[in-house]
Amino acid sequence: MLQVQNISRRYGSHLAVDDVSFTIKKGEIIGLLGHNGAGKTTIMKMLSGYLEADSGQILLDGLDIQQQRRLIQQQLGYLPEHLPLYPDMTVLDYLDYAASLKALSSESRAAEIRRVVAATMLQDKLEAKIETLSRGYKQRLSVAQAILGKPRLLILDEPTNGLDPSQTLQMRELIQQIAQDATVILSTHIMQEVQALCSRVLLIQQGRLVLDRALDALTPDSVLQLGCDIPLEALKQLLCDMPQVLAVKPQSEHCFRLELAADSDHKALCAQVAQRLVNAGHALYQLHLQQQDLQSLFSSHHQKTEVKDAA
Ligand SMILES: Nc1ncnc2c1ncn2[C@@H]1O[C@H](COP(=O)(O)OP(=O)(O)OP(=O)(O)O)[C@@H](O)[C@H]1O
Repeated sequence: MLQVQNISRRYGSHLAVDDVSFTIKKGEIIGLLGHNGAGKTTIMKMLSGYLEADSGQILLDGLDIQQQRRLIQQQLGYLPEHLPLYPDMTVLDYLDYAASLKALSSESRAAEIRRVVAATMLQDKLEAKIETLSRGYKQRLSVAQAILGKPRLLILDEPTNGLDPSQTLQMRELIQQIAQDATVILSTHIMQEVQALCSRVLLIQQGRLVLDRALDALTPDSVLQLGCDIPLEALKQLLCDMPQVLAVKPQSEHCFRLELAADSDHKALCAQVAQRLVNAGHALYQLHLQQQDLQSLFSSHHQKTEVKDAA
């Protein structure tokens, strides 16, 4: 289990991470999300022991990362956004070197390297120099070093960066397998990745944790696109006693956008709106229910926070 308690970090006068706390259990895959510059990398560097927190505490299975840094680093896998790979080394030499950093015993080392090579499908490139590898293969090698030694904590920054679609699917399966015995933190801008893998998301904004929520608890708001020959004010009047309709906005002539509350029965609401318009004698020529995806959900959360901050 990973326990993060009130960690903060400054770069000079800039507060990059501001009093962040969360707990992750074994077997969980957590999505660490946020816009560019939000503070995700700084958090991941602190979790991996490569950067000290100015304040707060990080515990992995009860061990304090500041006090047991070496020991914890041997039990964690970290895939940074840009892993410095030594161009002159072969794939095999590099993995052997990475295994030595993780203090794998000479007996277990060969078997463990074989395991990660098979898992990342690097068999054909073992003797190739790293400088000759394509971007996708370099990414596979970076992932291979991260999963060496079956880490208890795996921190992955954009793990499918540079991979082709079939490799992306294999990488997702691999992450799921690893998560059976480990805690996994995944930072990505790809929302399909979050939806496919994560059970929970942490959203970081300006260094602060603004959302910590199970994915299935995130019921997105919906939008109803409406085409009808009714003036805006008359439409608002017609729907004014429906509290589940949060806003009515004009899109273009005779085209409106109705924002529906997340906790309402959207299909029933859609039928009710149609019924009212027809009963009032209006011609209804478009009705389209749009479920917001995770991306727009986070954007709307971002906007709501900005509005709150400005108030
Ligand atoms: N070494 C550094 N020195 C000074 N400021 C830094 C340093 N590293 C990061 N920052 C600043 O700290 C803030 C958080 O940066 P961080 O890299 O953690 O964000 P991020 O969420 O990972 O962004 P991205 O998605 O773009 O990778 C940013 O404002 C960034 O400019």
